[in-house]
Amino acid sequence: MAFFSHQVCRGFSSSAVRNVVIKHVTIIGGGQMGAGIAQVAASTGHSVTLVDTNEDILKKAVKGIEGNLKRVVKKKFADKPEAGEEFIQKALQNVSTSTDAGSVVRDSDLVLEAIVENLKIKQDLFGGLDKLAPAHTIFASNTSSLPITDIASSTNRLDRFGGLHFFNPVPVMKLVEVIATSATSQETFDSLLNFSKKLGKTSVSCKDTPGFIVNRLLLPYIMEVIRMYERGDGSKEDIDIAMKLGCGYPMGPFELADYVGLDTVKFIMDGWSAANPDNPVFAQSELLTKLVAEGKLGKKTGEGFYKYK
Ligand SMILES: CCCCCCCCCCCCC[C@H](O)CC(=O)SCCNC(=O)CCNC(=O)[C@H](O)C(C)(C)COP(=O)(O)OP(=O)(O)OC[C@H]1O[C@@H](n2cnc3c(N)ncnc32)[C@H](O)[C@@H]1OP(=O)(O)O
Ligand SMILES: NC(=O)c1ccc[n+]([C@@H]2O[C@H](COP(=O)([O-])OP(=O)(O)OC[C@H]3O[C@@H](n4cnc5c(N)ncnc54)[C@H](O)[C@@H]3O)[C@@H](O)[C@H]2O)c1
Repeated sequence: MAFFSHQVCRGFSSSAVRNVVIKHVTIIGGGQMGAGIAQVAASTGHSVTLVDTNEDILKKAVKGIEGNLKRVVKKKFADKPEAGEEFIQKALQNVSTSTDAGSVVRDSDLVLEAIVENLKIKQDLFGGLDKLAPAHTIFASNTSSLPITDIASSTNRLDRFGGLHFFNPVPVMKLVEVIATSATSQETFDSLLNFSKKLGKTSVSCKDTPGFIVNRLLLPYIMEVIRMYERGDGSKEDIDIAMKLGCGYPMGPFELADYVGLDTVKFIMDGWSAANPDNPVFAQSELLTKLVAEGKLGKKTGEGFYKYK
């Protein structure tokens, strides 16, 4: 079935396609992306439950959300401080946290995961929640690179499963890639599009192909960056400067890698290497492997390609 992001569904009258109105969202994974998605969903009137494995991570996530809301308010309510404070408090009141996903999905219209980029862990998570979430609940993944079809395969709600691929940092980046598998129902797809719109995002429609749209184009670029650096054709500083000034990118590739997280970058690249074993462009990078093995994951650990402390 072809999916049309902004056209009337082919073969459906609007009355026939009943969208699930997404009001309560459970977001699993309170890291960079999950916390950012929670911030945007909460500040656009959705009730959000943010789930992670322990309370310390959740406390840090909520503190980060509050800090980033202050950055938003500094611009949005520059001359109305009281209104700004009210905006922050209302958004924070929309956020609750839990370390037990199973106990909170009962009230969810959407369960969105932003956990570690590992297929089996994502499958196990959704496989368990499939038995606990209501029949109408939509499941979605924020994965950068894994097939949504494969993630969904551990559930019995293939028609109510899609992808919502946000970009980092979520409060700033306008784009969301909305991904339909061959089994995603039109109703589910439309609900995900409507949810993205209510978040204030601009969505594009994607098929469940490797890297969807952006990463399909970004990864080969990234892999060439690594080869160039390993050949000694340029320093990481000069490569970053060149791409910022030469292509107008806000960040150079090494800055971006440190920003995204080298663990996530490695998970993604290892997946591409495994899927393209004969393509030298996607061969694993010894440099990236070494940095991750040393725990140098970029901004989130204080050192990656660059030092941040
Ligand atoms: C191994 C070597 C090879 C390289 C590998 C490269 C990695 C890529 C691999 C693929 C990974 C895929 C990951 C994922 O699937 C897809 C993605 O998400 S790709 C990443 C997309 N994002 C980007 O490209 C980000 C580019 N950078 C920027 O847009 C900006 O640099 C920035 C991050 C917005 C920061 O802007 P700056 O001007 O530099 O700094 P400021 O701090 O002043 O921020 C500007 C402006 O934005 C507001 N702001 C910033 N962050 C937040 C936040 N988290 N919440 C709220 N507001 C925020 C800030 O207040 C500023 O506002 P202003 O006051 O200036 O109006
Ligand atoms: N970092 C980016 O720029 C970016 C952008 C778009 C999409 N993504 C994707 O989003 C996902 C998360 O990326 P991130 O950068 O936020 O990672 P992160 O490491 O910052 O956060 C992941 C969080 O998930 C938690 N977690 C792991 N397993 C869990 C489980 N079973 N149950 C509950 N919580 C669990 C971890 O404790 C951690 O807090 C990945 O799939 C990644 O590919 C990342």
